[in-house]
Amino acid sequence: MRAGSGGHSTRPMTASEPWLHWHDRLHRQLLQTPTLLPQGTTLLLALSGGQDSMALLGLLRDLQKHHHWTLQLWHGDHGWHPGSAAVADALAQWCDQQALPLRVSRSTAAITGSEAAARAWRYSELSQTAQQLNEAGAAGACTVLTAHTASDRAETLLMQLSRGTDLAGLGSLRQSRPLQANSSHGPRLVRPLLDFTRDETAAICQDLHLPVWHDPSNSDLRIERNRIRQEVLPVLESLHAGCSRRMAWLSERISQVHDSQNALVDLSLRGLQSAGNGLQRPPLQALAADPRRLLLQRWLQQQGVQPLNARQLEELSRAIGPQQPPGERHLAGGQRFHWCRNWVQLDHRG
Ligand SMILES: Nc1ncnc2c1ncn2[C@@H]1O[C@H](COP(=O)(O)OP(=O)(O)OP(=O)(O)O)[C@@H](O)[C@H]1O
Repeated sequence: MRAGSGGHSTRPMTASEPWLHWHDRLHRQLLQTPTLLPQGTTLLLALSGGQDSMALLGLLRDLQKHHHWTLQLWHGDHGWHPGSAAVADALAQWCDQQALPLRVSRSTAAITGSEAAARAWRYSELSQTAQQLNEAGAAGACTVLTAHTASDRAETLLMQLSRGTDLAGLGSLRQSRPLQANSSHGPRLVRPLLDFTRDETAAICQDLHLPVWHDPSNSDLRIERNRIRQEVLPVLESLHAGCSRRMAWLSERISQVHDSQNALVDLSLRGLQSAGNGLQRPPLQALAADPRRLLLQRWLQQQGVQPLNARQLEELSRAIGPQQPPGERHLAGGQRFHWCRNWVQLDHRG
């Protein structure tokens, strides 16, 4: 779909300020989920200079006054190739001309040598920047934004499927999560563009006349994601047009199923818990193997036990199941997991 189409608008268009259907689409989405990017807060956008984050910047810049956000931008120069400093400089110059506040952090290939190391560095820098903005009295708690799209989500789903994963893995790349995974402290990470495909972010950049800086590492076919993007998805799209978006929706539904499952498991666990830190064993024994394993896995996670692999979990679940004698196992983190006729318990070291 191109600019100008798109049916009824939630806001009238004025001569001085174009209101395209792209604005309308994101605006409507944000009105439907007002807790995602609350009005009056500070948004810290991770801006790579590529088409996805430039498209998100263009839309947020134009929607800013309707949602009363304060927009802050951050760019990480990974130091991966000789031109990366030039990209950072050009981006800084463009932001300056647009009166957009950009901060730049610079790294070297020694620190950000792999994809995973680069992501860890970016998230740590973003976390520190958000903290500095909060300390400097930023409006509302600062939320970090990345421009992941439906296309990224489809690629992630395919990679997870191929490597082997569970429900949590299939539903990954969520719309909102703590920036530092597994920590409820620190800023939230929000991905507002998960409903838009990469073709659409290219069209947004064109329609909003936004510059785009291409990252040469995106064409490096030694990187798994790039091969999925350039070799696998085009074949699937030619067989079943629109499959990337459908895969992204499926991933979203799986994440919702996973959240619902966790909520129901937590409810069941509350019914099984004793005054101490144990679980009643007879109701667990009466369950089929799958739900017993699910309850045990969640309970161990809540108790801070290091994740067990599928085989270890299966073995523990069978050991506390029907017709099995009392016993114990010593777990990797030093805890003792033990069970008698009526209880399953965990002793923490020291
Ligand atoms: N150098 C950078 N500076 C600032 N933000 C960046 C940079 N690189 C990526 N980002 C942010 O991360 C988003 C996703 O980029 P990309 O897909 O390259 O990351 P990734 O490493 O694959 O992350 P993930 O594995 O979480 O998908 C971008 O849209 C942008 O918001």
